[in-house]
Amino acid sequence: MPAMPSHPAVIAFDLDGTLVDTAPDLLDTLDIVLNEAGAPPLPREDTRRMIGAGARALVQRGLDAAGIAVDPAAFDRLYDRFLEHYADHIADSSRPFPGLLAALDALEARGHVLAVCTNKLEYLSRLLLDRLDLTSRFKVIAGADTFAVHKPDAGHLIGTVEQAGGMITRAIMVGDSLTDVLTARNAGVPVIVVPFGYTETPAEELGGDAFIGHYDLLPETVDRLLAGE
Ligand SMILES: O=C(O)COP(=O)(O)O
Ligand SMILES: [Mg+2]
Repeated sequence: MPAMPSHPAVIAFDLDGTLVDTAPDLLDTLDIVLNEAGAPPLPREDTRRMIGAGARALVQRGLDAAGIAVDPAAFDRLYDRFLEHYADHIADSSRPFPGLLAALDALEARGHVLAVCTNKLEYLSRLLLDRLDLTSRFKVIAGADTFAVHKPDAGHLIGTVEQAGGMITRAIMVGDSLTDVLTARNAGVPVIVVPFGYTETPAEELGGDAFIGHYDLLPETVDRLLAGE
């Protein structure tokens, strides 16, 4: 009898606030754009929580919080300015979270395939991962504009796992926000939540299948979830 086709497990990571602490460069850029729109600087505790639904949403949330209304053409100019400045400063201060590289090594050693499923635009995701020398770690880098839909739509995660050569029934999502938990739920995939990212709701309360305080705990947590425990 022919052997059953075997699919590697796909571990799909969110990017901002999960793989990389991107807040400093994102929020420095937001400050500059809001300043150009005539807004006073907003507290970092507030703007940090605005990350997670993509750059467009970040600019819109910043303007809303500053109480500034702009017409669509002015918004587009501010958004373009955001993208241009952010691309130029994408890895000034952004760094992988502690323990990430060792955890990725351990997952690769188990034969798992690693992927990125982020609401960051794909070209910015690639640029950031290139700058941090992380691109080669991931078989797929799927951004907000890679497919017709994006997180929390299940199709973003399903497309990521398919492109990685895996099956949605043998996949795990790792993320920092409600968007990631909803995406995983919508796709029927277990989700591991990390607490060092950007979220309105405390990470422990997001309702993930597992919660890890440090990347050291990721490999054993993946083992446990893949075993159905
Ligand atoms: O940049 C964002 O706002 C979202 O990015 P994430 O999906 O990687 O968290
Ligand atoms: Mg995130």
